[in-house]
Amino acid sequence: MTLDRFYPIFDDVDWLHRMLPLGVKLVQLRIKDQPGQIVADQVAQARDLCREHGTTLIVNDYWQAAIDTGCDWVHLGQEDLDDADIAAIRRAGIKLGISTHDRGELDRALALEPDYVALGPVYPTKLKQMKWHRQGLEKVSEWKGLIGDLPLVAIGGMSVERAAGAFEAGADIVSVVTDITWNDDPENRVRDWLKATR
Ligand SMILES: Cc1ncc(COP(=O)(O)OP(=O)(O)O)c(N)n1
Ligand SMILES: Cc1ncsc1CCOP(=O)(O)O
Ligand SMILES: [Mg+2]
Repeated sequence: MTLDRFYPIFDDVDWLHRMLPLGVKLVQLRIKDQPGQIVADQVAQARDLCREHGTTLIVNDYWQAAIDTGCDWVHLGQEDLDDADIAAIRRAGIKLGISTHDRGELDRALALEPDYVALGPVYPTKLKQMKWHRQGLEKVSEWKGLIGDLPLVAIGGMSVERAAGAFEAGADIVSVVTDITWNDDPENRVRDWLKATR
C-alpha cells in the first residue's frame, strides 16, 4: 500500500465532489462541530465517492463512524487517542495515522504501530491555535530518521511552493488545508498541487 504524496484535507463532502474528479487520490474528511447524524451521512457519502474515484479516504476523529461505515483509514490526534478504542479500530481492519508534535508523542504513537505518522505544524498554520508555532524542516528530517520506512506526513502552513522542501527534508506525504480552501480558485490550486507532487 503506497499513499499518494498529496494529502488535502476538507471539512465537508461537498469539497470532495469538487476535488476528486481533478485527480486527488488521498483525502481526509475533517468534520468539526456537527451533530452525529450529519457526521455519519457525510462519512458514508465520502466513502462512496472515494470508492468511485479510486481515492483513499481518511476519516479524522470519528473512528466509530469509520468503523460503522466500513471505511479503511482514520486519523487521530493525541487527545483523540485518550478516548479511542484502538483495539476496536484494529479489529475492524482500519489503518491508523497519528499526529505528533514532540518526542513523547512520537513514542506514544509508535507504540500503537501506526500506518503513518504526521508531524506539524511544519510552518505556522492559520487554521487553528496550536501549542507549537513552527516545527521547521529540520524536525521533518529528524522525524524521518526516527521512523524509518513508516510514511511521514508533513502538515501545517504547507503550500505548493513549500512542498518540494518538505519532501527533500524527508516527508513522504504533504498534507494541506487553507492553501487550497482559502484560495480564490481552489480547483486551480489543486491542479497546481497535483503537478507539483506527481
Ligand atoms: C494529516 C493530519 N495531521 C494532523 C492532524 C491533526 O489532528 P489532531 O491533532 O487530532 O487535530 P484535529 O485535526 O482533529 O483538529 C490531522 N487532522 N491530519
Ligand atoms: C490540523 C493541523 N494539524 C497540524 S497543523 C494543522 C493545520 C493544517 O492546516 P494548514 O494547511 O491550513 O496550515
Ligand atoms: Mg483530532
